[in-house]
Amino acid sequence: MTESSRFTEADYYQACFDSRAYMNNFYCRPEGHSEEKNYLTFVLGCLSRTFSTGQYKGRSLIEVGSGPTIHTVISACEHFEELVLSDFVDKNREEIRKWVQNEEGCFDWKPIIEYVCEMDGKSSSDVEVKLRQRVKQVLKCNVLSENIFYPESIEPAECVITSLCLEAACKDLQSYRDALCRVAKLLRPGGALVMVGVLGETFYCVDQIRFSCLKISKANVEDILRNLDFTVQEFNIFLAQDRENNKVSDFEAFFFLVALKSTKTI
Ligand SMILES: C[S@@+](CC[C@H](N)C(=O)[O-])C[C@H]1O[C@@H](n2cnc3c(N)ncnc32)[C@H](O)[C@@H]1O
Repeated sequence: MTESSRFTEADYYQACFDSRAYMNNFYCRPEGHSEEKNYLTFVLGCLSRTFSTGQYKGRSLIEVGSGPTIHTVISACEHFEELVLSDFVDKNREEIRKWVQNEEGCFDWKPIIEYVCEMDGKSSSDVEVKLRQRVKQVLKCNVLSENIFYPESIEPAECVITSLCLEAACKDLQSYRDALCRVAKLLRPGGALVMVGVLGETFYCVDQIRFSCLKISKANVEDILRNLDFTVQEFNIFLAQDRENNKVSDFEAFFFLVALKSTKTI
């Protein structure tokens, strides 16, 4: 069997991804997983700085591959009237729906929301209410399909976010390129792509279950975005610390980028 045929793809996620364990492991506190040493504070800080400029705003924001999480849209939510979240896995979308409807037993995002609101200088209770009101849809998506949201189709948005999804979903660079091209099509000309990803990672674990990751480099991502006619506004890197003691994943670095789609794109 080749390496790529063992890559854990969408059906494996549907069968084996434990949404609760994922949130408990990685999103219980603002520092994130203890073995990933402050990755989450890096990402939340980047999101806060990006959206607090007020530069990125509009009618709608789409997130592709949200998992069961909402942390990426906390700082963004006041700048967009409508948020559309999405994921391939039914249980992930169900967790988001439960949180949006404030159902008993939903995951507690308060520690993360409070941390972000402290940075943003906002009231966490107001932001929580706004966030719940503005998540209008939680759609099934598959970044490996030509139409990501089939059978739904949605209007292009002013902002698209994707976090840690493409390298988890795509077994090789060509499929990553194709998926990023589909994500780019969800943006209006001039819209902003906000991406969180990992560099040099081949796996990560949720409890004892191991998931594959496509090993990519900064140059790979920059090259694909250039070919898609994006202008990278910022590309921030968070290098792995204490990598040899990390049993949860083998990432070399996390990245956070903002890139603008060309206004000339049809
Ligand atoms: C590492 S999690 C990232 C979740 C979340 N965005 C975050 O930042 O924590 C990877 C996500 O990719 C989703 N995924 C895997 N294959 C996919 C596919 N083909 N299309 C859409 N999502 C997929 C999984 O269901 C999972 O929620």
